[in-house]
Amino acid sequence: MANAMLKVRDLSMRFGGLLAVNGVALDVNEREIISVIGPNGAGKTTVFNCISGFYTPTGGNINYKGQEIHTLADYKISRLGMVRTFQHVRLFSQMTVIENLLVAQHRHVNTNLFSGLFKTPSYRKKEQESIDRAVYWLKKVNLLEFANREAGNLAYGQQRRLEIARCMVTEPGLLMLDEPAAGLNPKETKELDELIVSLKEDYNVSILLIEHDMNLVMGISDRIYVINQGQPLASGTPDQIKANPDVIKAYLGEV
Ligand SMILES: Nc1ncnc2c1ncn2[C@@H]1O[C@H](COP(=O)(O)OP(=O)(O)OP(=O)(O)O)[C@@H](O)[C@H]1O
Repeated sequence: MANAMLKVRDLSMRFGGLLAVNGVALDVNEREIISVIGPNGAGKTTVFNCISGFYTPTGGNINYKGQEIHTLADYKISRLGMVRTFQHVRLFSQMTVIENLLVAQHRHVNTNLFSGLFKTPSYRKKEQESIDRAVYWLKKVNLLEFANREAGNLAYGQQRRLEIARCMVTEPGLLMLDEPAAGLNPKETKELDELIVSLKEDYNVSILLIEHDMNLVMGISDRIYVINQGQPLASGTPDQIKANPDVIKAYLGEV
């Protein structure tokens, strides 16, 4: 699609002799939930790492909102409005829940040393806005009552929700979630499902998702890309993917 928000073309990533990603292409449009699925070791996380600037791809092209980003560092990409979570929770576990959300906004809130030292009115206003945003998102992910608890002491499912809140306080355009349902119980997975759909519908965020929970993927995705052994295997709506013989074969080969 010509005006896609994120356009990935002919992406490849080589680790020494291993071509982990080979010729992957994908588009994410405004307000879309896109999933990347594939058997274990297919290259999904590597694709994520390339898109989010964690790795510099060895080939191909990544364009976000009209800007080439495949050579940019991860922090520059997140400033453009593309933020991610990781397969394993990466919070500041010694900080409180709300501190995690305030720190996340720091690099996005435009203040300088002078205004910080002298706590100018504009600095105070921005600080207050950061707190308001943090409280808003804590409410939204049902963690307000834990605001002053150390993040590392939260239950696992709560930590995963805090990670999403930490992304959302930066007001992203595209949120990338790497296996957000891993380790969640069915109730937490359902809450996650509703949260992700709400992020799209109520906050106009596009979501790029890697997930093994097929119920979740099939239930919330607008479109799905399937990768197998680093290469694109299929793409389409959930119904098209469910009925695709190549996809069924790739998954059957896994079990
Ligand atoms: N930093 C790295 N150095 C060398 N090889 C790597 C590196 N990262 C990933 N790989 C290899 O690339 C291949 C793809 O791995 P990747 O983690 O992207 O797959 P995945 O689809 O995300 O798997 P899973 O579903 O199990 O998380 C694997 O063979 C993996 O061992």
